[in-house]
Amino acid sequence: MTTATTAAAPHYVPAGLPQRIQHYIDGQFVDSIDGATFEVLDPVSNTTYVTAAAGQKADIDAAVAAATRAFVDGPWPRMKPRERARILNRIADAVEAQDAHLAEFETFDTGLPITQALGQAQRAAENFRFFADLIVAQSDDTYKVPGSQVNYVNRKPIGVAGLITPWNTPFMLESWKLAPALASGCTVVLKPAEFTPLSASLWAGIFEDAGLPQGVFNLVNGLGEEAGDALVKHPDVPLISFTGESRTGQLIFGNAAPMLKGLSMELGGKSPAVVFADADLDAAIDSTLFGVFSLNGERCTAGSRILVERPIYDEFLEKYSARASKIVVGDPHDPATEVGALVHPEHFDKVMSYVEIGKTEGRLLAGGGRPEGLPTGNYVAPTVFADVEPDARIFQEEIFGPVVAITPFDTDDEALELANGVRYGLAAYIWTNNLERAHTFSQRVEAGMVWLNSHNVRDLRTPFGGVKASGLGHEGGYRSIDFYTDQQAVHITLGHAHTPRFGAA
Ligand SMILES: NC(=O)c1ccc[n+]([C@@H]2O[C@H](COP(=O)([O-])OP(=O)(O)OC[C@H]3O[C@@H](n4cnc5c(N)ncnc54)[C@H](O)[C@@H]3O)[C@@H](O)[C@H]2O)c1
Ligand SMILES: O=C/C=C/C=C(\O)C(=O)O
Repeated sequence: MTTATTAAAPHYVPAGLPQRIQHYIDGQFVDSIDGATFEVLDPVSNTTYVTAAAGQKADIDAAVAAATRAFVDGPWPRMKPRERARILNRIADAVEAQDAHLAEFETFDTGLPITQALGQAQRAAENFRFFADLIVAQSDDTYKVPGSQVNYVNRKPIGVAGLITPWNTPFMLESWKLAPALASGCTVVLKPAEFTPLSASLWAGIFEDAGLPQGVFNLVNGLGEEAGDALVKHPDVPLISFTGESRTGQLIFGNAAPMLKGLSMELGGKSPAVVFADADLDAAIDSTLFGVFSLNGERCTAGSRILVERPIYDEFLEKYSARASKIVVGDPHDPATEVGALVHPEHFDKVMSYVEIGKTEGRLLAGGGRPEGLPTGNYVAPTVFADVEPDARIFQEEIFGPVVAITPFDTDDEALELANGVRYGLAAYIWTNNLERAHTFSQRVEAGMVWLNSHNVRDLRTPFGGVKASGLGHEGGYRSIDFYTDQQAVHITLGHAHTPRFGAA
């Protein structure tokens, strides 16, 4: 195998790792009430580096009780937006000030390359700053019927928000829920992913220092089927924001249904990148490589299927696979690394099983296994399969690793049929210099988000979310605030009400 790798370095362990990871409930770090724990591995040595408290129903009950008290009695929901914004900006400052430390912890826990983890930490700060600005600028609807009525919207935080997050870029995705929930005046219980609890353990200190009142933020670690399940089923948690697999989303949807909870679901993807023959080929290659191999391919919006128009298919394959073979795989802490270690041996096994399936379904052009020369760790060489048929499992199923399926097409209609021919609908990337084609295709493609001649960059005011099995509802900008608040309509009649006078005859 010809994959480029970094020199095998001694296993790097960051300074200041906690002795154990606890919950944070009502302003205190605590263990599980029954003492339950689980072991956390680092993805390079695959050995246990810390023991974490495994939250059970009783721990969730305690966290929800604290969050409820902070909501009912506390100042947080009643503060002026500008006062809340001041605290959110202090949180952003603190995240920025320790971005290198955060990235180091995140890289150690997730296996993400350090340069990319640093970008994600900075984006977490940005999320807090963005929602601080948004609530200060927020204006709500007012309707005037001249001489008769004024109606206005009274926006109210809903209550205790349950936030359940995945392991792929944990700190950033936690911030993507924490920032708008807190900005809205909700109090929260966060249940981070069990593979990666390390960076979440830093939130409590950041929030305390920024002056967030006690009980507003609560953290319960633990397994999805235990802590996550108890949070979803808790009667005093009226809304759940979930990011994770579509299958888990379905389960949570069912469990939350009897209580008619508010749900926001950011789920899986199998997003197409469609490259037309008239595209800027070099730019398309840069973007489609980044699209599936950044964040180790563990990215919800990964462009994991590339559809290429026939006249440029061979040239695309040649250039793409040559570049993919040169991607540097190795020690996540090495700044030269482009693809690090996958999060966990279970996930590594899953991705490797798809690599083996791919060998029977497509033509292997790059990668195809674990690169040589790296002692331990969940490394997978960037893997490229060509000539993949639309009924192949590697075309249809989310792999969530550095594996891409490439398929040729002849017409716009065929490209559209291929793009839409999966159960997911998160993102689509379109490469063409034909304006009409770009917009027509965007209208018809089944995706919550479309990028035209661009990789995955966006303004935080835009809606973020998927269609079909990729999600329910949208977060991002004021849509996040809408999710965490009720919009109560207040109707005022000016002058005499002139109510029909029942019983007056
Ligand atoms: N659309 C998006 O914005 C987005 C972003 C990132 C990741 N993802 C998706 O997340 C997935 C990878 O993350 P993952 O493997 O951590 O997902 P997952 O569904 O296994 O777990 C996500 C979270 O849900 C919890 N959980 C599991 N079972 C639960 C249950 N029964 N009740 C309540 N909580 C439960 C887990 O403990 C974890 O905290 C991929 O499918 C990826 O596409 C989507
Ligand atoms: O797994 C990836 C989730 C990514 C989220 C964003 O890229 C975003 O909020 O811009």
